Amino acid sequence: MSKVPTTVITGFLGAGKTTLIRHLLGNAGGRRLALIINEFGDVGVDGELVKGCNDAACPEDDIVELANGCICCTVADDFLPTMMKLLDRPNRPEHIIIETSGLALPKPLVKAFQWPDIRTRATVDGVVALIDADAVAAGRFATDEAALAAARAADPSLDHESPLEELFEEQLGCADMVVLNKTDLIDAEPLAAVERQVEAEIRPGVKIVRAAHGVVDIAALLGITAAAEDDLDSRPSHIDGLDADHDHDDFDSFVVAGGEVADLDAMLTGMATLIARHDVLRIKGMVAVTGKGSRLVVQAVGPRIQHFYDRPWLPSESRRTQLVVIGQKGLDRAAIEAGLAPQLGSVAA
Ligand SMILES: Nc1nc2c(ncn2[C@@H]2O[C@H](COP(=O)(O)OP(=O)(O)OP(=O)(O)O)[C@@H](O)[C@H]2O)c(=O)[nH]1
Repeated sequence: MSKVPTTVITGFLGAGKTTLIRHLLGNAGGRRLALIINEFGDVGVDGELVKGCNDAACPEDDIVELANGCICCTVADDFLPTMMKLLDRPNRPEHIIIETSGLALPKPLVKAFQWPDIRTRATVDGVVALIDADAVAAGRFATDEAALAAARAADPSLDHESPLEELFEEQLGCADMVVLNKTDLIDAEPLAAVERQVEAEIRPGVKIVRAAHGVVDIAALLGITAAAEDDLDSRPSHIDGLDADHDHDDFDSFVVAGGEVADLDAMLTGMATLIARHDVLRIKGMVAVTGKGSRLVVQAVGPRIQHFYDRPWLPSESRRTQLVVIGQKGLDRAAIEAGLAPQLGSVAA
């Protein structure tokens, strides 16, 4: 039996992974795909956004959500049983796509493909790293040397660079292809500088593709044939030699929940203030807006907030608001909850 090719899509919070996958589903060209979607936060938002996108290419049964933690930490408990189930199906998918959480390290996941039960039946066709060109240009992933020096003065045992820079290097170092996304948001010169920054982190020969809204040629994306699991030694990682032991203590996540929002503008304005004040990295979720029959999707990546109505609320669903908030360790949860609370009504009994 041939091995099922699997593509691992990695990239920091909000880089555009789900957007790219939606494009992929819309242009699957008759391929039958399965998706494994991993999220750091407790509430799965991405799965909701891709369900119903193209049921011929990927019916809902073939979309598996692994929320509440990074897939790299739960390989044995979550990922392997999920893969086995997909591979055991009488009608195996033709290609499996894995969207890792924005904080996940791709290498431990690729390593899982060396497990005997998986190795004979699936292969990593490629690791695709998405880069938010706008965020890189804004210096999101550069270490603030002054802040690092101050932190080291306070704690001499501190030996690593900023957690964001470390993830940037980790995800790029494992990539077989890089998608430089959000090119619509920056000019040619800073974009070229971002590309040079990316080139410094990737292995020789890895291709960089520029994109807006995840629009990438599907044939190139799903036909890399890298067999990455056979080539792990060439992929540098900060956790090499540490027996794959790592955690995500540098980041915090929580869910703010409530009922209907009567004044959407006030909520969005309040959210923008909170994001700036508390350096929130990511907010995403669904909002029930008073008087609207459809649910509102809210997506904030750093200071940029987008929102759109995606589909009507189903009769079986309760009209409520749930927002996942992610930031670096020490995020002031109480202040953020208190800041959003006045805009969120209580959940109907
Ligand atoms: N302007 C612009 N916005 C984009 C582009 N790609 C994605 N976005 C927006 O960026 C936000 C985050 O996109 P997602 O696809 O959810 O990002 P993600 O990497 O899946 O996010 P996480 O799963 O939370 O890590 C959404 O509001 C998208 O519409 C792009 O190329 N240009």
